[in-house]
Amino acid sequence: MDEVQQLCDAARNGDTNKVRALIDSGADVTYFDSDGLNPLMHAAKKGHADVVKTLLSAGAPWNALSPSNISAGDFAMDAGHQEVFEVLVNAGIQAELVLGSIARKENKNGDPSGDYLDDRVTFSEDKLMDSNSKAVMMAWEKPLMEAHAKAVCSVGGHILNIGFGMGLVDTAIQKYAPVTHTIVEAHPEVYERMLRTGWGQKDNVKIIFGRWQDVLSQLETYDGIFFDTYGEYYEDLREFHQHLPVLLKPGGIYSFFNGLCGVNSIAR
Ligand SMILES: C[S@@+](CC[C@H](N)C(=O)[O-])C[C@H]1O[C@@H](n2cnc3c(N)ncnc32)[C@H](O)[C@@H]1O
Repeated sequence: MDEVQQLCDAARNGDTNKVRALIDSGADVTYFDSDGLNPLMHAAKKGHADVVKTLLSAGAPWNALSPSNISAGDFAMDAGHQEVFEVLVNAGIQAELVLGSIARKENKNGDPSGDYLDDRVTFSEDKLMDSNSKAVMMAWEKPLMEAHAKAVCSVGGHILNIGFGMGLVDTAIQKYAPVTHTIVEAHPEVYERMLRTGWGQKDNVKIIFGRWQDVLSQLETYDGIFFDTYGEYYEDLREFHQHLPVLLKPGGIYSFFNGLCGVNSIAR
Protein backbone atom coordinates (compact mmCIF):
# COMPACT_ATOMS: atom_id res chain seq x y z
CA MET A 1 0.00 0.00 0.00
CA ASP A 2 1.43 3.41 -0.84
CA GLU A 3 2.13 6.10 1.76
CA VAL A 4 -0.86 8.29 1.00
CA GLN A 5 -3.32 5.42 1.26
CA GLN A 6 -1.64 4.47 4.56
CA LEU A 7 -2.14 8.07 5.69
CA CYS A 8 -5.88 7.88 4.94
CA ASP A 9 -6.12 4.59 6.84
CA ALA A 10 -4.18 5.91 9.84
CA ALA A 11 -6.36 9.04 9.89
CA ARG A 12 -9.51 6.91 9.80
CA ASN A 13 -8.18 4.71 12.63
CA GLY A 14 -7.21 7.69 14.81
CA ASP A 15 -3.56 6.58 14.88
CA THR A 16 -1.90 9.95 15.55
CA ASN A 17 1.64 8.52 15.87
CA LYS A 18 1.41 6.79 12.50
CA VAL A 19 -0.09 9.92 10.90
CA ARG A 20 2.81 11.96 12.27
CA ALA A 21 5.40 9.41 11.11
CA LEU A 22 3.92 9.31 7.60
CA ILE A 23 3.86 13.10 7.40
CA ASP A 24 7.50 13.21 8.57
CA SER A 25 8.43 10.78 5.83
CA GLY A 26 6.82 13.03 3.23
CA ALA A 27 3.25 11.68 2.74
CA ASP A 28 1.05 14.19 0.95
CA VAL A 29 -1.66 15.51 3.34
CA THR A 30 -3.63 16.95 0.41
CA TYR A 31 -4.07 13.53 -1.25
CA PHE A 32 -7.60 12.41 -2.22
CA ASP A 33 -8.29 8.68 -2.30
CA SER A 34 -10.39 6.88 -4.91
CA ASP A 35 -13.58 7.88 -3.00
CA GLY A 36 -12.60 11.55 -3.30
CA LEU A 37 -11.81 11.87 0.41
CA ASN A 38 -8.60 13.20 1.95
CA PRO A 39 -6.99 12.19 5.28
CA LEU A 40 -8.59 15.17 7.09
CA MET A 41 -12.07 14.08 5.98
CA HIS A 42 -11.44 10.51 7.15
CA ALA A 43 -10.30 11.73 10.58
CA ALA A 44 -13.20 14.23 10.83
CA LYS A 45 -15.78 11.58 9.94
CA LYS A 46 -14.55 9.40 12.79
CA GLY A 47 -14.12 12.25 15.27
CA HIS A 48 -10.35 11.95 15.81
CA ALA A 49 -9.52 15.45 17.04
CA ASP A 50 -5.78 14.87 17.59
CA VAL A 51 -5.34 13.53 14.07
CA VAL A 52 -7.30 16.49 12.69
CA LYS A 53 -5.01 18.92 14.56
CA THR A 54 -1.89 17.07 13.36
CA LEU A 55 -3.08 17.17 9.74
CA LEU A 56 -4.04 20.85 9.93
CA SER A 57 -0.60 21.75 11.34
CA ALA A 58 0.97 19.85 8.45
CA GLY A 59 -0.95 22.03 5.98
CA ALA A 60 -4.04 19.93 5.20
CA PRO A 61 -6.60 22.34 3.70
CA TRP A 62 -9.53 22.83 6.13
CA ASN A 63 -11.86 23.80 3.27
CA ALA A 64 -11.18 21.06 0.67
CA LEU A 65 -14.36 19.51 -0.71
CA SER A 66 -15.32 15.95 -1.60
CA PRO A 67 -16.89 15.26 -5.02
CA SER A 68 -20.29 15.95 -3.41
CA ASN A 69 -19.07 19.31 -2.08
CA ILE A 70 -18.74 18.13 1.49
CA SER A 71 -15.94 19.49 3.68
CA ALA A 72 -14.22 17.84 6.65
CA GLY A 73 -16.26 20.18 8.88
CA ASP A 74 -19.50 18.93 7.30
CA PHE A 75 -18.45 15.33 7.95
CA ALA A 76 -17.69 16.13 11.60
CA MET A 77 -20.95 18.03 12.06
CA ASP A 78 -23.08 15.33 10.41
CA ALA A 79 -21.53 12.67 12.63
CA GLY A 80 -21.97 14.79 15.78
CA HIS A 81 -18.23 15.21 16.48
CA GLN A 82 -18.44 18.62 18.13
CA GLU A 83 -14.79 18.92 19.19
CA VAL A 84 -13.52 18.14 15.69
CA PHE A 85 -16.09 20.52 14.22
CA GLU A 86 -14.86 23.34 16.47
CA VAL A 87 -11.20 22.65 15.62
CA LEU A 88 -12.06 22.93 11.91
CA VAL A 89 -14.18 26.08 12.35
CA ASN A 90 -11.32 27.72 14.25
CA ALA A 91 -8.85 26.72 11.54
CA GLY A 92 -11.19 28.28 8.96
CA ILE A 93 -11.61 31.51 10.91
CA GLN A 94 -7.86 31.85 11.43
CA ALA A 95 -7.16 31.22 7.75
CA GLU A 96 -9.76 33.78 6.65
CA LEU A 97 -8.39 36.42 9.03
CA VAL A 98 -4.83 35.84 7.83
CA LEU A 99 -5.87 35.87 4.16
CA GLY A 100 -7.90 39.03 4.78
CA SER A 101 -4.86 40.76 6.30
CA ILE A 102 -2.64 39.69 3.41
CA ALA A 103 -5.15 40.83 0.80
CA ARG A 104 -5.49 44.17 2.59
CA LYS A 105 -1.69 44.66 2.54
CA GLU A 106 -1.49 43.69 -1.11
CA ASN A 107 -4.12 46.25 -2.06
CA LYS A 108 -2.17 49.26 -3.14
CA ASN A 109 -4.48 51.66 -1.28
CA GLY A 110 -4.62 49.49 1.82
CA ASP A 111 -8.37 49.71 1.25
CA PRO A 112 -10.00 46.39 0.37
CA SER A 113 -13.26 47.91 -0.77
CA GLY A 114 -11.43 50.55 -2.79
CA ASP A 115 -11.29 48.48 -5.99
CA TYR A 116 -14.96 47.57 -6.03
CA LEU A 117 -16.04 51.08 -5.09
CA ASP A 118 -14.05 52.49 -8.05
CA ASP A 119 -15.58 49.95 -10.46
CA ARG A 120 -18.54 50.43 -12.73
CA VAL A 121 -21.60 48.48 -11.67
CA THR A 122 -24.57 47.42 -13.75
CA PHE A 123 -28.16 47.10 -12.69
CA SER A 124 -30.74 44.87 -14.25
CA GLU A 125 -34.21 44.07 -13.00
CA ASP A 126 -33.05 41.22 -10.82
CA LYS A 127 -29.41 41.86 -10.06
CA LEU A 128 -26.64 44.31 -9.36
CA MET A 129 -23.29 43.23 -10.85
CA ASP A 130 -19.74 44.47 -10.46
CA SER A 131 -17.41 44.99 -13.42
CA ASN A 132 -16.26 41.34 -13.25
CA SER A 133 -19.88 40.21 -13.63
CA LYS A 134 -19.90 39.05 -10.03
CA ALA A 135 -23.27 39.50 -8.37
CA VAL A 136 -23.30 42.22 -5.71
CA MET A 137 -26.96 41.55 -5.00
CA MET A 138 -29.62 39.31 -6.52
CA ALA A 139 -33.39 39.59 -6.37
CA TRP A 140 -33.72 36.07 -4.95
CA GLU A 141 -32.27 37.48 -1.74
CA LYS A 142 -35.49 39.50 -1.25
CA PRO A 143 -37.15 37.14 1.29
CA LEU A 144 -33.93 37.09 3.29
CA MET A 145 -33.76 40.88 3.27
CA GLU A 146 -37.43 41.07 4.30
CA ALA A 147 -36.66 38.86 7.29
CA HIS A 148 -33.72 41.08 8.26
CA ALA A 149 -35.94 44.19 7.93
CA LYS A 150 -38.61 42.62 10.13
CA ALA A 151 -35.98 41.84 12.78
CA VAL A 152 -34.27 45.24 12.84
CA CYS A 153 -37.60 47.11 12.80
CA SER A 154 -39.12 45.02 15.57
CA VAL A 155 -38.67 47.69 18.22
CA GLY A 156 -39.57 50.56 15.83
CA GLY A 157 -37.88 53.96 16.15
CA HIS A 158 -34.71 54.87 14.31
CA ILE A 159 -33.19 52.47 11.80
CA LEU A 160 -29.74 52.41 10.16
CA ASN A 161 -28.84 50.37 7.08
CA ILE A 162 -25.27 50.13 5.78
CA GLY A 163 -25.15 49.25 2.05
CA PHE A 164 -28.11 50.00 -0.24
CA GLY A 165 -27.35 47.62 -3.15
CA MET A 166 -30.68 47.01 -4.85
CA GLY A 167 -32.57 48.59 -1.97
CA LEU A 168 -34.33 45.33 -1.09
CA VAL A 169 -33.83 45.66 2.64
CA ASP A 170 -34.56 49.40 2.55
CA THR A 171 -37.82 48.84 0.67
CA ALA A 172 -38.81 46.32 3.33
CA ILE A 173 -37.73 48.67 6.16
CA GLN A 174 -39.94 51.42 4.72
CA LYS A 175 -43.00 49.17 5.16
CA TYR A 176 -42.48 49.42 8.94
CA ALA A 177 -42.57 53.26 8.71
CA PRO A 178 -39.62 53.92 11.02
CA VAL A 179 -39.31 57.37 12.58
CA THR A 180 -36.02 57.81 10.75
CA HIS A 181 -34.32 55.53 8.24
CA THR A 182 -30.66 56.31 7.63
CA ILE A 183 -28.87 54.64 4.71
CA VAL A 184 -25.10 54.68 4.22
CA GLU A 185 -23.94 53.88 0.68
CA ALA A 186 -20.44 54.30 -0.73
CA HIS A 187 -20.74 53.46 -4.42
CA PRO A 188 -21.26 56.59 -6.58
CA GLU A 189 -23.46 54.78 -9.13
CA VAL A 190 -25.58 53.08 -6.50
CA TYR A 191 -25.94 56.44 -4.78
CA GLU A 192 -26.87 58.14 -8.06
CA ARG A 193 -29.52 55.47 -8.67
CA MET A 194 -30.91 55.96 -5.17
CA LEU A 195 -31.44 59.64 -5.92
CA ARG A 196 -32.88 58.90 -9.36
CA THR A 197 -35.43 56.49 -7.91
CA GLY A 198 -36.68 58.94 -5.29
CA TRP A 199 -34.95 57.74 -2.12
CA GLY A 200 -33.70 61.27 -1.47
CA GLN A 201 -37.27 62.58 -1.33
CA LYS A 202 -38.70 60.27 1.33
CA ASP A 203 -39.59 62.18 4.52
CA ASN A 204 -38.03 59.75 6.97
CA VAL A 205 -34.98 58.80 4.87
CA LYS A 206 -31.54 60.29 5.34
CA ILE A 207 -28.88 59.15 2.87
CA ILE A 208 -25.25 59.42 3.85
CA PHE A 209 -22.94 58.98 0.88
CA GLY A 210 -19.53 57.50 1.70
CA ARG A 211 -17.83 54.48 3.24
CA TRP A 212 -19.26 53.74 6.68
CA GLN A 213 -15.69 53.87 7.98
CA ASP A 214 -15.45 57.50 6.83
CA VAL A 215 -18.87 58.73 7.93
CA LEU A 216 -19.06 57.30 11.45
CA SER A 217 -19.04 60.81 12.92
CA GLN A 218 -22.33 61.54 11.09
CA LEU A 219 -24.09 58.55 12.64
CA GLU A 220 -26.26 58.73 15.74
CA THR A 221 -27.78 55.96 17.87
CA TYR A 222 -30.36 53.55 16.48
CA ASP A 223 -33.06 51.09 17.55
CA GLY A 224 -32.32 48.79 14.62
CA ILE A 225 -29.17 48.37 12.52
CA PHE A 226 -28.58 46.24 9.44
CA PHE A 227 -25.15 45.77 7.83
CA ASP A 228 -24.59 44.28 4.36
CA THR A 229 -21.66 45.60 2.37
CA TYR A 230 -19.96 44.08 -0.67
CA GLY A 231 -16.25 43.95 -1.46
CA GLU A 232 -15.21 44.10 2.17
CA TYR A 233 -13.45 41.56 4.41
CA TYR A 234 -14.28 39.83 7.67
CA GLU A 235 -11.98 42.37 9.31
CA ASP A 236 -14.30 45.19 8.22
CA LEU A 237 -17.32 43.36 9.60
CA ARG A 238 -15.43 42.79 12.84
CA GLU A 239 -14.43 46.44 12.93
CA PHE A 240 -18.05 47.48 12.43
CA HIS A 241 -19.06 45.22 15.31
CA GLN A 242 -16.69 47.14 17.55
CA HIS A 243 -18.75 50.30 16.94
CA LEU A 244 -22.06 48.63 17.74
CA PRO A 245 -22.06 49.35 21.49
CA VAL A 246 -22.05 53.05 20.60
CA LEU A 247 -24.38 52.93 17.57
CA LEU A 248 -27.06 50.60 18.93
CA LYS A 249 -29.44 51.78 21.66
CA PRO A 250 -29.95 49.48 24.66
CA GLY A 251 -32.56 46.90 23.65
CA GLY A 252 -31.96 47.64 19.96
CA ILE A 253 -31.70 44.93 17.30
CA TYR A 254 -28.71 44.33 15.03
CA SER A 255 -28.58 41.98 12.06
CA PHE A 256 -26.08 41.47 9.28
CA PHE A 257 -25.50 39.56 6.10
CA ASN A 258 -22.24 38.63 4.47
CA GLY A 259 -21.67 36.46 1.47
CA LEU A 260 -17.93 36.34 1.84
CA CYS A 261 -17.64 32.58 1.95
CA GLY A 262 -20.52 30.45 0.86
CA VAL A 263 -18.84 27.24 -0.20
CA ASN A 264 -19.66 24.92 2.66
CA SER A 265 -21.61 24.82 5.85
CA ILE A 266 -18.81 25.59 8.25
CA ALA A 267 -18.12 28.86 6.46
CA ARG A 268 -21.59 29.94 5.52
C1 LIG B 1 -24.79 43.46 -1.19
S1 LIG B 1 -25.16 45.13 -1.42
C2 LIG B 1 -26.41 45.46 -0.24
C3 LIG B 1 -27.71 44.90 -0.64
C4 LIG B 1 -28.87 45.38 0.20
N1 LIG B 1 -28.85 44.76 1.52
C5 LIG B 1 -30.19 45.10 -0.48
O1 LIG B 1 -31.12 44.67 0.23
O2 LIG B 1 -30.33 45.31 -1.69
C6 LIG B 1 -23.77 45.93 -0.71
C7 LIG B 1 -23.76 47.44 -0.83
O3 LIG B 1 -22.80 47.94 0.10
C8 LIG B 1 -22.13 49.03 -0.53
N2 LIG B 1 -20.84 49.19 0.16
C9 LIG B 1 -19.70 48.45 -0.01
N3 LIG B 1 -18.76 48.87 0.83
C10 LIG B 1 -19.30 49.87 1.57
C11 LIG B 1 -18.81 50.69 2.63
N4 LIG B 1 -17.58 50.55 3.09
N5 LIG B 1 -19.63 51.63 3.15
C12 LIG B 1 -20.90 51.77 2.68
N6 LIG B 1 -21.42 51.02 1.68
C13 LIG B 1 -20.64 50.09 1.13
C14 LIG B 1 -22.03 48.58 -1.97
O4 LIG B 1 -21.80 49.67 -2.85
C15 LIG B 1 -23.37 47.92 -2.21
O5 LIG B 1 -24.31 48.83 -2.69
